[in-house]
Amino acid sequence: TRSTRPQRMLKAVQKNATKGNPQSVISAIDYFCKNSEWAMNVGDEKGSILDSVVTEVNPSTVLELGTYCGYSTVRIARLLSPGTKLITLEFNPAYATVARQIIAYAGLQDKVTLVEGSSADLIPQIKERFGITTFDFIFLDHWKDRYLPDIKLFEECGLLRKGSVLLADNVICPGAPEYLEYVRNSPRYESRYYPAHLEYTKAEDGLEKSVFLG
Ligand SMILES: CCCNc1ncnc2c1ncn2[C@@H]1O[C@H](/C=C/CNC(=O)c2cc(-c3ccc(F)cc3)cc(O)c2O)[C@H](C)[C@H]1O
Ligand SMILES: [Mg+2]
Repeated sequence: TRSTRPQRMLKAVQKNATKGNPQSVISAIDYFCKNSEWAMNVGDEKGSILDSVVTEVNPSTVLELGTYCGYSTVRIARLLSPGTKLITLEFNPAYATVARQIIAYAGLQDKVTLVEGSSADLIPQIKERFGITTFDFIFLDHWKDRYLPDIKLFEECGLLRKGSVLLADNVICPGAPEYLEYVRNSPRYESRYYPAHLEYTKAEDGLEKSVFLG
């Protein structure tokens, strides 16, 4: 049967990137998406903003919602200090399988814990399953209508501390209006919008960075 787009993306990584070199994996995926097939990775422009926020926060505990093919997982994991691991949640097994291979090709498998399942089920289990008290940095890039329920779940589960940084992709395109309204109007968050463009296009999009104030 015909391959899937993520499988073709993995092939492009295996063909064009250098094993153990995260930057070459990132470049191979961006090249594939610009020249062969568009895919919903955060991309190079918004990816650079992601890089700068991760570098600024220098987190010890990291969570990503929506692994997809692992592009942003690789971007984040390559910047983490030695001994730091990130947890990434993906509920589609086919995507998880591709992501594991892309993360491994980049040589970052020891810095990543990919958990298959839904954030709705997994977020309440994180403390006991992974011995995490709170997250320093959370990247939201899963279904856009799930950003708001999941941030509320973080609050309910006590997974945020004063200074926790949440970075959300696609707040303009496809958009996460309820999430934006919440973080921009809640006294418990300090929010800032980073304008950019939808990956690999000229359409407007951007990232919203929200700091939990406790
Ligand atoms: C209910 C379970 C929730 N919990 C969950 N728990 C675990 N994993 C979850 C959960 N919900 C979803 N996932 C996984 O995350 C991934 C989903 C990613 C979703 N991303 C977009 O939809 C998007 C669209 C565009 C776009 C822009 C313009 C266009 F024209 C077309 C497309 C651009 C972008 O940058 C985008 O990130 C993956 C496919 C999916 O299996
Ligand atoms: Mg996205």
